[in-house]
Amino acid sequence: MDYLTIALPKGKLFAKSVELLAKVGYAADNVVEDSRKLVITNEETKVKFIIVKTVDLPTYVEYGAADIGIIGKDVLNEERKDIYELLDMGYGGCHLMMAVPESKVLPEITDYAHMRVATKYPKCAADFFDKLGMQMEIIKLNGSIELGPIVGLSEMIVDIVQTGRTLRENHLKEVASVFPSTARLIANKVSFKMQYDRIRKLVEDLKVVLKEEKPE
Ligand SMILES: Nc1ncnc2c1ncn2[C@@H]1O[C@H](COP(=O)(O)OP(=O)(O)OP(=O)(O)O)[C@@H](O)[C@H]1O
Ligand SMILES: O=P(O)(O)OC[C@H]1O[C@H](OP(=O)(O)OP(=O)(O)O)[C@H](O)[C@@H]1O
Repeated sequence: MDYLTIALPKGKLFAKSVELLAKVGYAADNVVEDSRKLVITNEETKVKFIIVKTVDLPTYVEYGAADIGIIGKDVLNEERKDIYELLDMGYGGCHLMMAVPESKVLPEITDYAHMRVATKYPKCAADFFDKLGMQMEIIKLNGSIELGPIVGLSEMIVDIVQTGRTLRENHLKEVASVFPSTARLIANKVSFKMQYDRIRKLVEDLKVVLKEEKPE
């Protein structure tokens, strides 16, 4: 049997992903997020795990360096790689939204036209404003996006919100939702064909486990 290489993202989706894969027979006991070891092989199950930076994960899968991976829909929407999206895993729920300082809320979204937007998601933000016919200046940042309006770098942000705590603590208010996001199982297109039975079974087993966790 060929090895199945699974890419796992460092960060918020890591722990739950490892837990679920273990439940469907892909135990990754020695897979730890901060390991210096970049490839962890399980000879028994013929699985290799690679642990990668969140935004790079779709690239590994697109090029077949990993056969499958787990990643947020937000990252898929921004990175736009040529991969298959196989399953909505349900966890890692959050949404991409537009927020402005509480003191600067305007009556209509289009009133913000021509302003500066700080974001880690420049393509998604550009699409969102294009659809509204708004021309904006998009400023790409890699983190702490909420700082943008506080220090006068931008008038607004397009960023992920989950509990809303970061927005509240920085006196920002959501004025529009861009899209919701959850973790997705993705596959390399060639790997999906070459390892069809194995990947299909993994998807079906994950569906069962996810359903047991969250009965309708
Ligand atoms: N506050 C949040 N709560 C729940 N899920 C989130 C939250 N923020 C982001 N996510 C989801 O989890 C994924 C991983 O988030 P994480 O913060 O670990 O990645 P990252 O932003 O690339 O990390 P880093 O801050 O190291 O660059 C995101 O792509 C998104 O789908
Ligand atoms: O609504 P909340 O529950 O407060 O979560 C939202 C925060 O989580 C993410 O940041 P992250 O922790 O990834 O840090 P970052 O700013 O470095 O991206 C996101 O960019 C928000 O800042």
